[in-house]
Amino acid sequence: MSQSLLRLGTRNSALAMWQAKKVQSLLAEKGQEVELVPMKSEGDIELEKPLYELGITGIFTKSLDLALIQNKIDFAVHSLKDVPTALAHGLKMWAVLERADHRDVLIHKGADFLEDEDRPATIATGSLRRQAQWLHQFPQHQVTNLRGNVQTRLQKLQDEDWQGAIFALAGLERMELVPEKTEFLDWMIPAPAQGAIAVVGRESDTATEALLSQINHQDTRICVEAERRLLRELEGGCTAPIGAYASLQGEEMTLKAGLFSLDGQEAITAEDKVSKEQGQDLAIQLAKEIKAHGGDAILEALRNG
Ligand SMILES: NCc1[nH]cc(CCC(=O)O)c1CC(=O)O
Repeated sequence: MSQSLLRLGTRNSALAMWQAKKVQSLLAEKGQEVELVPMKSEGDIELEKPLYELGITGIFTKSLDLALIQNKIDFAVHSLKDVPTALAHGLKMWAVLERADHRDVLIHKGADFLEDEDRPATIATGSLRRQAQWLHQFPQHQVTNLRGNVQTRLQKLQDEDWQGAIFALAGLERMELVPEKTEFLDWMIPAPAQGAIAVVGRESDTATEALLSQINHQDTRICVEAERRLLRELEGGCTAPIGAYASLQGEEMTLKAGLFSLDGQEAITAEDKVSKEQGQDLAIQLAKEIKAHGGDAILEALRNG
């Protein structure tokens, strides 16, 4: 069922290229040849301000969405957590790869400061979700903004007088850059779909869709779709301080979610289990609970900046 050479669009960052090559090699195993089409994304351009201050969503996917719509590529590969919950018209999620480690980690220069309640510290992250959860756990700390690709962020941590910075473990593992001084933040609720790679194509191209469905990992897909549904129900863009994580225990799904105020003072979390077929319903239910327990006020405050 293979087709002539297919064009895979990807951002040209090292992490994006790794992910694109992963998809390329999975398709090679199925006998399908793929050519990489790397593109600069607007999200990789050096910006003075943190992304959330710009109020732009979908910045990482826009160039590739356009390339798909203009038929310059056959499909695009993304970190699913960077993909807006509503895809551009005419585009469709064709496959989700098996998820890597979903956790956030703190890269530090010595973790003693975490033991000492009164010790001030500065932790770097460009993510509102990480900022809010960190401040909730460590109200005595400061959080400072940090952007850029994995390599840039690790270098900045070395150069600056900060005690640590927060990363997605999946990205560090893919770059083979997991430092020795890594603290696994099992208590932090990850971004919806963190650790998952997605393939997006044109809705009309059902032949290529059928081909790509061979590399879909259905259990991952069920989980990330519940997480993304929850995000959508809370009307949070990809930069909102919202975490969601679904996992399967046999036929059962556990979904955990949280919405946080930016200063970390408020943390509204919810968790429940259902059969895995009911993940979407659970996402809707937990979003309702979060809104009713103070989430509506937090979302309102976020909208008003
Ligand atoms: N926001 C950028 C981004 N997008 C995807 C990853 C890593 C892979 C993943 O989380 O799925 C990262 C780096 C990070 O958050 O530290």
